[in-house]
Amino acid sequence: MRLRRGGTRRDHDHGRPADAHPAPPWRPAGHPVGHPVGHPVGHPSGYAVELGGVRRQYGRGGSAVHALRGLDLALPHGSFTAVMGPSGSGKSTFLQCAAGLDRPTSGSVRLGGTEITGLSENRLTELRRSRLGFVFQAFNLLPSLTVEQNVLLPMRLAGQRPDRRRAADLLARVGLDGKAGRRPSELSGGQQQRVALARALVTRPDVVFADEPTGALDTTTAAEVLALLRDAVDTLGATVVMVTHDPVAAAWADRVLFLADGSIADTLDRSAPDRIAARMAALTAPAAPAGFAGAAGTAVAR
Ligand SMILES: Nc1ncnc2c1ncn2[C@@H]1O[C@H](COP(=O)(O)OP(=O)(O)OP(=O)(O)O)[C@@H](O)[C@H]1O
Repeated sequence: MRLRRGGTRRDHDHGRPADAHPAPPWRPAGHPVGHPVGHPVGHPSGYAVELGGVRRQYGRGGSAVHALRGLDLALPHGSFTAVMGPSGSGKSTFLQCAAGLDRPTSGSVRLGGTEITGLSENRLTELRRSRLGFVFQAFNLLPSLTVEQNVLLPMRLAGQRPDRRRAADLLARVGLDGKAGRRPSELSGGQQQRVALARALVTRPDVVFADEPTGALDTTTAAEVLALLRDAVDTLGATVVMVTHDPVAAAWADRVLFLADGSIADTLDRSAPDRIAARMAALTAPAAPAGFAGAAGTAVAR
């Protein structure tokens, strides 16, 4: 794929009509190229996610696996970050440590300014329910609940009063007006993932963590879900961290972090899928070019 500088995206870039979805961020509508990464929207200052020297080791001694080798990064409120890397590079471990689902062996994780590494399990659970949103590849909706009940579930779990109007607003935003009373089984995969997205946003979380959110979707449906994630960042000020294997998905993000062997090997800002794919290929190649991995020991998006 080639981009025309300052021009419009070509219709066939994603094999779909040009007007079918908003433009992905490597040629953002209304944003000049080089727009500051993760420029905060509706947030005074600070970072949504901060990792300092995060290490995660499995096992001990000679057989120890160093899944994360001292990650330093800071992601601003209102930013969309994709995390890529070869199999075993530490993406899942990163997501789990950053989302308080796993505890680092050492280092610091701050979410919305709160240091979470020392929190009790109960406090962590509370924080995850009230201040984080999750979107998974398998949608993970509760089949016995209606669409509206699924969307409101995080509010109930967090002990908040279920806000039906907020649920209705979010369902309309993700294009599911009129589907509030349906069961997940009555919806397509793409529609179920839209419900999951509305559910992830309902508590106005500090961060939405998405783990391969389009892995189970066809290309067109995946683009629709990614456009909605993008829109949540741009218009609601949401902060999204998304693990993906797909360069096309990663191209919707403001920044791509590439993990290799538990470290940040590289970063790319607002890039087209072919450029992202080329970086991935270089990471998985037997011998990366000299100097390639030295680009980003610390990823701080300011
Ligand atoms: N519970 C565990 N016990 C031991 N080693 C583990 C455990 N979980 C992960 N690892 C190891 O840690 C490293 C990073 O794993 P991780 O699952 O984070 O990678 P990944 O990039 O998400 O991989 P994939 O793309 O295949 O899902 C790998 O070497 C993996 O084998």
